[in-house]
Amino acid sequence: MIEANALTKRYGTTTAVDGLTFTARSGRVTGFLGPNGAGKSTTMRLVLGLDTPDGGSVLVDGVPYRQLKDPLRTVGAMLDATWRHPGRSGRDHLRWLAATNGIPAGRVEEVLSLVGLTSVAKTRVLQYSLGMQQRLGIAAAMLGDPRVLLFDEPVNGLDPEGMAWIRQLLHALAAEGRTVFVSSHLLPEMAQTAQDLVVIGRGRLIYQGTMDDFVARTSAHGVRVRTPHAAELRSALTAARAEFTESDGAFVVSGLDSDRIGQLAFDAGATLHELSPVTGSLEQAYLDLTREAVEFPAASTSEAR
Ligand SMILES: Nc1ncnc2c1ncn2[C@@H]1O[C@H](COP(=O)(O)OP(=O)(O)OP(=O)(O)O)[C@@H](O)[C@H]1O
Repeated sequence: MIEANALTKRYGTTTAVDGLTFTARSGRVTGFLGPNGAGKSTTMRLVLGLDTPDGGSVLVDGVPYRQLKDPLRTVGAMLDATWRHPGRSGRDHLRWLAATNGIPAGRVEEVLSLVGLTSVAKTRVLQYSLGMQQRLGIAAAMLGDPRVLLFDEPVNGLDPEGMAWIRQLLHALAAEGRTVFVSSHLLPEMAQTAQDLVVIGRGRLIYQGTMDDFVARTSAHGVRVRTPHAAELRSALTAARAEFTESDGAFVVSGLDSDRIGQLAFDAGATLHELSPVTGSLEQAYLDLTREAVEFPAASTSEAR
């Protein structure tokens, strides 16, 4: 479990993380979302003791990172997949990490196999594709068999197979009871990966809860209905005090479920050609919520960044 409590970090006049309180639970994949500059990387560095907070605290399985007796066995992280010594082979890189952290060399072979790099373990990292580098980063994070894992943008630059592999791995790690905390800008991917969400803007918490509840907040919810008997359906919906909009010959009804709408239409003699739930997307819910919190709105993006 990761527990941040009123966590605050300032750089000069910028408050990168501003009184942030959230929990990432064990046994769950928690997505960490926010616009550019929202403070995600800073938060991850604070969790890992790579930066010192100006206020508040963050605990990993109940203990501040710097007080962990055996940090690599408690928390593993992949913050930047491309920093590794490019002249070393993947295996040598992991052996060096294991040796400097008191982890038996045999564990290196286990994590190489876990991430599917055994056959290229002797190849120099310089020759690894981005996807192989991401796998090596995950292998390094898994060396100490930690209960808590942090991944900053693990699917960046990966092809669909690579993304699917990471998604399945993160699910499997959470199913083993681990805490998996992961940031990504790719919302459709996040929608398939995370069960819980922490959303921040300008360093502050704007949402914490389940993915399902977050997506349910979006205005784009309802039931889409098409009928050749629009007048009958319109009066039935109005009589039932349903809220609805009409466009392109279809109704989108909110506040009533499909069963109830089907029954109303039947009773009113309106034949239905379509009755389908319209579910919101993570992208829509996210855009609705973060519109206010975007540090640099799209119109000024090019000069600002
Ligand atoms: N070492 C630093 N010195 C000064 N300012 C910093 C430093 N690190 C981060 N910041 C500032 O803190 C704010 C939060 O940055 P951070 O990198 O944590 O955001 P982020 O959500 O990870 O952004 P992105 O999605 O673009 O990676 C930004 O305004 C950034 O410019």
